[in-house]
Amino acid sequence: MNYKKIKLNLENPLSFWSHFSGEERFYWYDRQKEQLIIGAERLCAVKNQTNEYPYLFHTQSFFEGEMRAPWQNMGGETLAFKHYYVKTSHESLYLTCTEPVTIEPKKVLEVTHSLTQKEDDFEDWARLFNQIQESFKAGESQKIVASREIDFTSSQDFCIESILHKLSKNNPNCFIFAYQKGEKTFLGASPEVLVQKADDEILSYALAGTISKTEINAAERLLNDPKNQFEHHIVIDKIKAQLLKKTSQVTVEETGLMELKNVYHLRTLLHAKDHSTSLTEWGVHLHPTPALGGEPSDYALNFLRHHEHHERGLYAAPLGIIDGQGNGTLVVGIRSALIEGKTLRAYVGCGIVPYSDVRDEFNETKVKLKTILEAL
Ligand SMILES: C=C(O[C@H]1C=CC=C(C(=O)O)[C@@H]1O)C(=O)O
Repeated sequence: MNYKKIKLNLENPLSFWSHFSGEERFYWYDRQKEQLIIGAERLCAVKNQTNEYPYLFHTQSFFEGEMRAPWQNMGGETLAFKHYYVKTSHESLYLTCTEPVTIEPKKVLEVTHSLTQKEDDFEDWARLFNQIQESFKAGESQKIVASREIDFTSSQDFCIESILHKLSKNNPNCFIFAYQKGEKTFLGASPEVLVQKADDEILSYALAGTISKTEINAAERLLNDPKNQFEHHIVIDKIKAQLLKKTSQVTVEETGLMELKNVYHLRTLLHAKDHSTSLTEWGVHLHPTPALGGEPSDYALNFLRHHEHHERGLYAAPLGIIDGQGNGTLVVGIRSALIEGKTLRAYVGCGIVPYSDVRDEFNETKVKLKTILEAL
């Protein structure tokens, strides 16, 4: 496919997003690589990896199979687009395989939404938490990642441009993403790389174990906390085992801290060498790590399907960008929300292990929820 390359400098890159209002589109900002990519107007869904398109935007649902409401027809595809805007530290380009359009510069929008939260869900959380503890007592699992869906309404339609702008500003260590199809937009600021591929270099994050930065000596306490270390090591061990199924060249770095706006996480980087597995195949192979599902994985998935009342959809599932060489990054869609008009459903979860406390874990989800709330 032939894409024209046109130099385009936009002071506010979201002008490109705004131009394609109502169209299927995605937004991807990788601060580490200083790379912003916006794609608009679906060209096609791509089944097999190909170097025909400059970028592909990929989403995979959390569970295999059809998604229930409110997620029907939302994602689970690898997509090529007609128009792309690509901005890095050295270039700013408009790529298109059809007639170029004129992008009108728009001002940065900062809207403060007036919000109502639907209801307090602590009772539901406690019920789920107790069911998880029963599964531990029965010896059926070691860890399950429970999640909440929290509904908000706004007095006016949610302004996606403003939310993306604030997400980028507030979360320098995260990947900012959005995918809009029809009336729905899924967006968020994820700190967690499921898999990154640069030729034969494969990278995955074990990210699990959390403390609020408001706690005294938070960083030190997290590093030395047995409960958090336990839930973190389950994730390292599983990712390592999955990497070793594909390649014998795997290295595990020392565990350190990842600092975000409101929390610290325990993070361990895992590296592998491989050139025979594509990025999307890695996504399927590694998902869900016990940072999002649980251990054993099949038990946790089955448990979550039956006991969590909401559909996870794209929450906590692989999503990201693949370039023309098959390289790219898949993160997991956490610290995220699904927006439709005046309705916003935010998703947050946390790993539950035998020593977890029901209230502490609920509070942890509240701190994680701030990523979305502070962008509204
Ligand atoms: C499942 C989520 O976070 C995961 C990622 C980092 C730390 C986590 C934890 O400490 O529980 C979770 O495993 C979420 O934010 O919804």
